[in-house]
Amino acid sequence: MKLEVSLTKHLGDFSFDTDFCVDGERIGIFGPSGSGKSTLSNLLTGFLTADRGLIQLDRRKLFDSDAKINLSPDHRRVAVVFQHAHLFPHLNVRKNLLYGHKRTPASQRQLELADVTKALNIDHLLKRNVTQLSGGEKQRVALGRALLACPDLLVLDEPLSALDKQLKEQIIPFLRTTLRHFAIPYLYISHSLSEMRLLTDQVMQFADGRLQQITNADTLERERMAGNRHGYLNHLTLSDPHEVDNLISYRWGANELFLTANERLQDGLFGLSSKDILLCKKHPHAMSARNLLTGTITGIMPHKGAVGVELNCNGEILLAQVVSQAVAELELDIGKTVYAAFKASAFRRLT
Ligand SMILES: Nc1ncnc2c1ncn2[C@@H]1O[C@H](COP(=O)(O)OP(=O)(O)OP(=O)(O)O)[C@@H](O)[C@H]1O
Repeated sequence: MKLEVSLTKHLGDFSFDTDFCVDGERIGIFGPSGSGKSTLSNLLTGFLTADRGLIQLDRRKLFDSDAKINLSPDHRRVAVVFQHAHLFPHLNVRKNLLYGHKRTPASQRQLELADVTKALNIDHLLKRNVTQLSGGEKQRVALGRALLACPDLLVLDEPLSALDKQLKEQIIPFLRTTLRHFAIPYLYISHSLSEMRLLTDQVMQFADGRLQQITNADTLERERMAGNRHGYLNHLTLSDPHEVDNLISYRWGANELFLTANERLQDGLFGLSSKDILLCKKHPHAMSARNLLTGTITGIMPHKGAVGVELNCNGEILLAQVVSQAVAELELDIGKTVYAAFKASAFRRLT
């Protein structure tokens, strides 16, 4: 998807003034409260009309003030999922799901009801009244309804922020696989970098109604490592699990890692905090931590009191975090070899 935006909009004291062109399928919109994220979403969907400018989605002009083009929301083929599901309370789940689908010309309907209900695990809810759904179920129905409209662009405007942590952790893997599966390009608006890291490839960062930079969520999270009490979460794709002495052995590239056995035996993406990694200058011959990797230092990044130390462990990248005194005491430097130790219990399954 190629999205070209050049817009000006004044709303009271706030002015939104942005010019960008992005190419990609999974794009994040990030920025503090009041920076203009929802304004952008509303301008794209057509709920709000810009004072002047242009919105072009692939070859279609959705808005062009010079050419006097301003497609109505119904004709833009941009679907949106909000923080609250906004389902039609008088319709059951099935009718809610099919609402946009029925209004989409048959030639543009690439998805069928069964594909979507299966992917989102909501087929058992079809006859239910939407008032009898949990928060997570409502959001999945809202997403299903948006997907079934087969939009050219899906805008997800903080779709998980009303859900509790446990529900978010259940829904994120669903979202990841479903959105990939249906290959519908999307803009994902959120305050959460951890959601962004799992759901986007590039991120547009906004402040005061202006685009600051186009970057990615991983870079932003590294920059915020020192201020985050959980540190930076390394994402490790682990495979080939099997039980070894009450632990589970996983393959991480060319490395073998051990995780506590309360995990299910399944490949997946796991999180390991930079704060849970202990760096040693010499081989610690006896220790309780079950994981010890040799790493070559590839980066040293001071961030307000904390120092990120990037290691290459047999081709896999790991970011550890130490206090600045440790850099001098351990003589950490680019190219040096260190040992990284971490517990089998330090991992959290992400997908
Ligand atoms: N109709 C309006 N009239 C005047 N000001 C408005 C109007 N709508 C939005 N604003 C202002 O525009 C600014 C941007 O709002 P917007 O909702 O786009 O921010 P946001 O980045 O989505 O914030 P949040 O993360 O809190 O949802 C805010 O300062 C808001 O108060």
